[in-house]
Amino acid sequence: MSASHVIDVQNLRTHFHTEKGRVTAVDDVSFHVERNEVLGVVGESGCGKSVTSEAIMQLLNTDITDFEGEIMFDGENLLTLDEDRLARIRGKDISMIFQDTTSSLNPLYTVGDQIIEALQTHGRRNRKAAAEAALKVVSATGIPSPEKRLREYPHELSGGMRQRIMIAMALVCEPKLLIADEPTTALDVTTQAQILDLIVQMKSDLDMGVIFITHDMGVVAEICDRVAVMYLGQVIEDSTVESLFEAPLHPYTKGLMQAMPTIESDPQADLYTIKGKVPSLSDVPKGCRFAARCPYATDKCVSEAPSLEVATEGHKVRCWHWKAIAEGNAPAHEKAAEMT
Ligand SMILES: Nc1ncnc2c1ncn2[C@@H]1O[C@H](COP(=O)(O)OP(=O)(O)OP(=O)(O)O)[C@@H](O)[C@H]1O
Repeated sequence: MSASHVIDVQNLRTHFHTEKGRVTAVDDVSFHVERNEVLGVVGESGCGKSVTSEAIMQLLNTDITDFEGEIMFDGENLLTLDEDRLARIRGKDISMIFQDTTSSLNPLYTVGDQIIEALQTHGRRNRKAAAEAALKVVSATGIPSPEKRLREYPHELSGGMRQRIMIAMALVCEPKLLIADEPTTALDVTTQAQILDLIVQMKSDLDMGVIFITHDMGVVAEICDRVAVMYLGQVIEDSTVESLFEAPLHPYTKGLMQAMPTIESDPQADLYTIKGKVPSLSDVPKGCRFAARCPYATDKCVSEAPSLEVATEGHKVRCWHWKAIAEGNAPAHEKAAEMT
């Protein structure tokens, strides 16, 4: 693990034991996050974004889940730590924010009391010092009248303010890693832009790594440095944002990009959608997992699973035909025309 890596996930597999047998929701996922870097994790619903973050936080029920691989954080493999050690890391060294603030904010306590409690749980600060730190972090979120907000209850705040308070709570212990799971999905565009700016600002102020989970390529373009695109439990493309937006290599990523509305889009026109459905986890195809929906798929794609290979420096892709597609020599296919 390089010294600049905040976290290194290596060959992570997450298996759930269900009534229908064992399902592998995350299958051989590797990535790392550096300090002062936002890694976007994107993909359709069910591709394993949240299970990956829950595995990092060790929030999954271990009676029905088992893991393979390593999640190295601060020299320790999070998959092997006991609950006491994990409880000390969660909320202090690794924090998480969600779309829904209700799971993070208790309606019965004032905002100030909750932030002070988060600090006191993880440190030995006395109440006065904790109150000062709470005011400092809430002020840093740019919320108007921070002293007043600290005396208020969550229901007295707007959705955007609650989101800022949740971020303040997540950051008050100055974590090394923040996991943000679709934190802006429910917000209007102006508030969304402010919250994204706040996360980027805090990332550099705290020299923190951020894993930003989203299905929105627009958000990726705005705040991420690198991006891991997931499909059915696997990373299928991993790249810097510049390289990904300049030349996406995987047909699935190309489809996600085409599904993004742009300023030039005709508002009356239907947006592009990727045809077909994601296969079920209980019936994972033996070849490429995207083959059934891919406009370029050949027999090889159906029978043999590609691995994640380095295409160019800093850009990896899991596709047999990425090169031919990039050079315009992809297998001629009726469906391919739909993606050009
Ligand atoms: N406890 C569980 N038992 C069995 N399967 C599970 C369990 N938790 C999650 N899964 C499955 O794991 C897969 C990945 O789920 P996950 O929540 O990570 O997807 P996601 O990419 O975060 O989707 P979304 O964008 O909708 O949140 C899904 O197929 C889901 O049904």
